[in-house]
Amino acid sequence: QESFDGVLTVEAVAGCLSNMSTSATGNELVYLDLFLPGQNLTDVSILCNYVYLQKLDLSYNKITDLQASQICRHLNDGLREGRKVTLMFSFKKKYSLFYVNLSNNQMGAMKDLSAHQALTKLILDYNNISEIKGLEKCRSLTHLSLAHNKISAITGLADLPLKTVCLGGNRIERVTGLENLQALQRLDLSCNKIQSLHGLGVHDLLETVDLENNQVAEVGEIKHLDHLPLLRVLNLLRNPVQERAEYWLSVNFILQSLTELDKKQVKIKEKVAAVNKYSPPPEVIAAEDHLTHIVYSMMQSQRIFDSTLPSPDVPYPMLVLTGPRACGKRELTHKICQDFMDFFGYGVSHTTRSQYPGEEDGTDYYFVSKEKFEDLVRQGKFIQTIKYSGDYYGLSREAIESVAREGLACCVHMELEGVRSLKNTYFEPRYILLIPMDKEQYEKRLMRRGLYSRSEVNVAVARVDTYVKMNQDLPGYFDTVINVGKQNRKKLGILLFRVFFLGGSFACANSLNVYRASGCPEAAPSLQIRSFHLHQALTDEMPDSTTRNLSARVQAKLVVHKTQLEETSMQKRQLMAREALLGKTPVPCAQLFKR
Ligand SMILES: Nc1ncnc2c1ncn2[C@@H]1O[C@H](COP(=O)(O)OP(=O)(O)OP(=O)(O)O)[C@@H](O)[C@H]1O
Repeated sequence: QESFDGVLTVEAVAGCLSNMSTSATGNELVYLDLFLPGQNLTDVSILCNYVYLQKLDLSYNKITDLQASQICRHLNDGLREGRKVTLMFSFKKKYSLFYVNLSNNQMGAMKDLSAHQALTKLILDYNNISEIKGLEKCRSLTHLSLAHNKISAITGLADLPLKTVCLGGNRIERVTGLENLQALQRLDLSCNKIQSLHGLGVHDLLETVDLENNQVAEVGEIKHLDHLPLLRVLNLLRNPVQERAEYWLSVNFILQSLTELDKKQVKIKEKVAAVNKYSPPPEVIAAEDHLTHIVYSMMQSQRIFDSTLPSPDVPYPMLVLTGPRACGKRELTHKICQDFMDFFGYGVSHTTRSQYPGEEDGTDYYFVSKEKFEDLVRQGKFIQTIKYSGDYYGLSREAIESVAREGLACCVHMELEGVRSLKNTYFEPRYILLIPMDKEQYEKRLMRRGLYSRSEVNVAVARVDTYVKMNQDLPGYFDTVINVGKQNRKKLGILLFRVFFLGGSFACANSLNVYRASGCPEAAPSLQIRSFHLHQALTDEMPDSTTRNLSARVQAKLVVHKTQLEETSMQKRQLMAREALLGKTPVPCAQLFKR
């Protein structure tokens, strides 16, 4: 190749043409390619005559004016990576150039490209351009690359149909000027000075964002991207935010559909870990809670539980009243234990919340400090714990065992999270859901108590729906569902007693007689209760709920494994019970059970 003195000549072109083939019309044999990179070219206007050229490499020249490049009509986009190509073609007065690569030249300013309405791909990397302009009428432009120029603000893109924008290696500080690019899919803003991702959240089709080597420092900035439904690839390498603790997990939590972060594939395990860390599903919280208490309790010296066997075949009887706070379950629990004291004992939970006026330590709760509570957890004292409204609540093993020792069924009240955790244990209580379906009344009741802040009231009211949904989604999860309207309260205790002892597999043989003897009237038919065991089809405005406990029991059997200690405890007590039936004297360890 010879030196062209900046002006491209017919002879020079003739010497560099290659790839002979038929023309687009199929009538002639023509050259399709011309490669002239790095020739110090400044004037390439002669190329207007080469109407059949499809590939033209004019990168690494000294072209200063974008308009000097002409139009290539039948261009094949056959450019391989790393190969710099500039393509031109003249089609009378109306240009139909659709691919231009003028990278690595010396252009300082962009000119008006209105005439290039067919232009789809424009590559102007490594020039001296400081302002994006002249593209307004390029209504076909889908790919624009202006990497490594001197651009400090994104302008002049209006509402072009751009799918790919590369502005890496410029001086951009803020992500503005992209708002109207509705078709944007890939955005490269690497090697700029960007601190905030504000302005990126409006591109519904955005799939890839490269922000390597910028100044993003806060994890919170990632939230600007969390509404992008298609975002899959994000590069934040060499940003200060990478130094933040748990950066990887938190970004993966905020952007859960990412498949690649910082040029590394995101693993399924990492996604699960991120969700479990920042927003664990209730089942995970319950499983962790259960695991914690099992592990801590195993670290303590072991003893046989009174609750493991009142009789050889059936589980220890427990009644759990659940529902949103202040729905009346606590009063009802107390009432049941008072009215039927020969059958039920109150399982007193521990709490870290402060004592309300009128509450008694050891009767309503064991009121303890947070430190004491944590200490008890470490001592393996609890069956289950929850954090609710900033305070901890926990039902201790001893709370149940002390009732079991008296030969009574344990009656407790708790929030849904407590139920979830308890379901992981070997206990098989009856779960009664008390639900205030009249939210207005319920809200008034909460307000009347004067104990709760506005936000606590809102949380409590919102939880009514959580309970209703749970009951609908998992039929049988609660054994009985009761709408705690005002009119029901007085009789609920009686009714629950009936449900519990009539329907329970652990029912006393004479419980019905005991109940009748106590003079309790029949439950009013208006009481809104559903119980599989009672087979009562009473009217109820509750959403349909099945109270069949069967599937829940079968499921519970499948998932809950008794610990070795629980198994041993049960076996020993079974043995003792059988021996007692045969009239044998109890073995010494029977002294452990205070009857
Ligand atoms: N061990 C426990 N596990 C789970 N939840 C519990 C436990 N003990 C108590 N709770 C529940 O925590 C919630 C808050 O209890 P707290 O006594 O502070 O509230 P309250 O406003 O007096 O409501 P309530 O009248 O329902 O008891 C209640 O719904 C209560 O049933």
